[in-house]
Amino acid sequence: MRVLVVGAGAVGGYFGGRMALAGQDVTFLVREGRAKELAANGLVIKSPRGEAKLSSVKTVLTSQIDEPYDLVLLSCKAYDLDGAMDAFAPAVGASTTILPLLNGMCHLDRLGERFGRKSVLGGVCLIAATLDATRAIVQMTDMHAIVFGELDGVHSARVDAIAAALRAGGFDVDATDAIVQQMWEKWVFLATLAGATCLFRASIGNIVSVPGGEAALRALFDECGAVAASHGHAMRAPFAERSRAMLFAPGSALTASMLRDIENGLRTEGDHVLGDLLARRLPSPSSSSSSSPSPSPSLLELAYAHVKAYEVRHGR
Ligand SMILES: NC(=O)C1=CN([C@@H]2O[C@H](COP(=O)(O)OP(=O)(O)OC[C@H]3O[C@@H](n4cnc5c(N)ncnc54)[C@H](OP(=O)(O)O)[C@@H]3O)[C@@H](O)[C@H]2O)C=CC1
Ligand SMILES: CC(C)(CO)C(=O)C(=O)O
Repeated sequence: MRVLVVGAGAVGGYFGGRMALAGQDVTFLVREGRAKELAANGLVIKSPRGEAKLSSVKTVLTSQIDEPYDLVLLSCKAYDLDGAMDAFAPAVGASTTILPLLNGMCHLDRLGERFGRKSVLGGVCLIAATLDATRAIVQMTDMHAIVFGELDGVHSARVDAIAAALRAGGFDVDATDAIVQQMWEKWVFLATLAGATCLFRASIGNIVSVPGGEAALRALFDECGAVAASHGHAMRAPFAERSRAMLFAPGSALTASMLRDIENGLRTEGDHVLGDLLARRLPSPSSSSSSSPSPSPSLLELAYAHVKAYEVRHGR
């Protein structure tokens, strides 16, 4: 299977790198800067599961794509989606499958509009990874999994073939018939984690240690969960239990990558992770009444406004 990994950042570099190390036919679609870095230093993965270096990685620039690939593994940030779609469009043929690993949900519609809904699978990745100062990929915990499947939940031959190619990489792979539900669940978890750790500028452990901290986390989790439930994707009990255990854990150093982006002065995925969830909130019956006083902003509204104000201040 010819695989084009779009972006050799934390997610694409990790999963694509593991597959390439295992001998899979993997090419990274990169921009000039990353192409030069990879040519000079190779692709380096620093991980609790062992360090790895690929001295020679296959890379391609968009102008060099000359035929379709079987699988496009999409791992750009949400704010780069339009540019990334333009860049990998020449790699999409009649039988190409696109598997996005972005957080959030609205990229599915945008990919479907551009390439046809049938070309697009749903996917989430479970990993905590980043790039360090040397542009090596650093995996911060030993969790490394991809969960994916057909958007209509049907079990297909292409899912089996892709699962086999992914599994060769040695990370956990779950081919599921409920990927849309799983994407919503991860979204609720992440929006809570990102909204709260950004608002408080603190880890989960810090937040639950202060008066009102845990109550705020619980209220935000409930608010995000209510949006998912109103779209028919109420969080299932086992995921809700695991999420609560992580979100309310005393002493936990967990933060969202969005907080790390803010602390590093970078652009965030606030629109995609917080804004889009807010936009999907159904209006409450009382909100149409002009006589009622304007209500206080909800925690999700506050979290989103806060991230947007940061972006305005930093010109992001
Ligand atoms: N990091 C994590 O632990 C997790 C991340 N995610 C999600 O995965 C997605 C990717 O995140 P992450 O890997 O951390 O992000 P990174 O910023 O580390 O990587 C994104 C990569 O995409 C590349 N890219 C963007 N546009 C293009 C383009 N037009 N052509 C080629 N390459 C392009 C960037 O290239 P360049 O170097 O040129 O800028 C960059 O290397 C996000 O949606 C994130 O929320 C999900 C779970 C965990
Ligand atoms: C869920 C989590 C924490 C995994 O790294 C994440 O995706 C993020 O912080 O962006």
